[in-house]
Amino acid sequence: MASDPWALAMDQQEAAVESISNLQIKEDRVKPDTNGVIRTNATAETTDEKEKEDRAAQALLNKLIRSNLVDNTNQVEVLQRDPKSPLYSAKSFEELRLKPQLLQGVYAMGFNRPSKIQENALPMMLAEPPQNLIAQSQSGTGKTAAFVLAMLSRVEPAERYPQCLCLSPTYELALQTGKVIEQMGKFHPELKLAYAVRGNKLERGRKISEHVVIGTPGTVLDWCAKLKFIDPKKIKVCVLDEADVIIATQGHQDQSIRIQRMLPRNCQMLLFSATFEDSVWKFAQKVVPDPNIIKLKREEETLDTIKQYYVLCNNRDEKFQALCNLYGAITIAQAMIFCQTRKTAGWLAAELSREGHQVALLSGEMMVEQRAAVIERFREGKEKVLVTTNVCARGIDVEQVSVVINFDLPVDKDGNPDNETYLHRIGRTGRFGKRGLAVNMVDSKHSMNILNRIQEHFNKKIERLDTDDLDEIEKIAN
Ligand SMILES: Nc1ncnc2c1ncn2[C@@H]1O[C@H](COP(=O)(O)OP(=O)(O)OP(=O)(O)O)[C@@H](O)[C@H]1O
Repeated sequence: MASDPWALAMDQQEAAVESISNLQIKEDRVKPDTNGVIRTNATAETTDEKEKEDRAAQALLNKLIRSNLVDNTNQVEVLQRDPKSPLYSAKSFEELRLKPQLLQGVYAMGFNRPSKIQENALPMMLAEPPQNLIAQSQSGTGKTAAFVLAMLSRVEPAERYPQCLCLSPTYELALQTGKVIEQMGKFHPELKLAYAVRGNKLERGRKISEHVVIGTPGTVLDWCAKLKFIDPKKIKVCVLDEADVIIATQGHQDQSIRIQRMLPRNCQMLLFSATFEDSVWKFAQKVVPDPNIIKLKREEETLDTIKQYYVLCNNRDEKFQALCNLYGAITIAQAMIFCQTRKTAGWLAAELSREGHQVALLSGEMMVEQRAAVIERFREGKEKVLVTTNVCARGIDVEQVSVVINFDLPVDKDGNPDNETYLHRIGRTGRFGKRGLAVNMVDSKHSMNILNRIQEHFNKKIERLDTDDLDEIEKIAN
């Protein structure tokens, strides 16, 4: 049961094991593959903490599982450095007068028109003389594509030295951005990219000729200052990507500031972040002088379009039986099932597969890449049920899932209802708001109390469902 001390202890243990195993993995993986590419987490810096692990892992998972632009109906807020200059919003990529090879790259990626954030950010980033920018919008709204276009627009391919720098919080995230650079620069074959990540050892005294360098702050700083592979004075554009994740890693903030100090005064500084808490803002002001600022508020999730039910049970086995009855009565295309502990999740996944379901289990001991692979398979529909713990699934958007089952209700570490998590698991933003079904399993007075508090918090009724009554279950599917 979710509130049992042992269950909470399991969860805490899961969180701890997760961070420990991540640290071990990182140290083991500092070796190049057959192509000389280093498949390691470049943040093998030993100081990594749990929080950063979580944020970096979430950022990566979200990137990997997303196939489309995130729709957002909010208005973009723009604060211009010079409020008198006209605000220009680009409704098409043609208007931006991109190099033809880049425009070809954009269309080859299937982009028809700029996203909301790109509409305003691109004209500012491509303006002459270059302008600095701080931009914040939730993951998936097109920030990466925007700054990659800005960097590639400024590269002079004939000049064989680094002209653009991109700082990323981890090797894995750098690699993802690198892929976008390669895709977008596909019709510019002379354009070259280097990864400044720990373990990517170059001979001393060498100068690199690649036009764009993408890497983690520590290694980029070494390449600029100590090893002098890069001449920072020749950098024209410097991007700080996922700034909120960067500053969650000890040392990265100072390293980024030191890098910025080595760049020419007129180097264009671009900073992107999914969130904009005070610490990010303070950091942004230190590294981005005279900025334009663009913000796009996260689209709020709502419970308005979700049918919410609860099922009364006496124990775990009855909850499982209720779940089977549900599956027996209605067609569930894909469901996500949340458990409080890894132990319950493992047990449930095993029981469900015994019943013949195609089940995927997302578990805390998995490496981030393994978790990404599980989610990707689920997203592609290869498995129909995803069983997971809250620690594992925190921050992951799998919006297309129409049925969510809380096998255990979400509670915080003090055993109180975790309303935010409830909303995030079940709620939908406008675009996916058409249909949704949430079923909560209640197995004690305590969990009934949690459910009641969740109802009160959202002021939304959660109906009781009798899973022994087939007719009643069938009704909820309509
Ligand atoms: N103008 C566009 N039209 C269609 N799709 C786009 C456009 N811009 C970006 N995309 C796609 O939308 C998805 C999200 O874009 P992108 O990765 O640039 O967002 P992001 O804000 O950088 O997200 P994150 O913070 O997770 O990195 C990607 O699959 C990308 O290819």
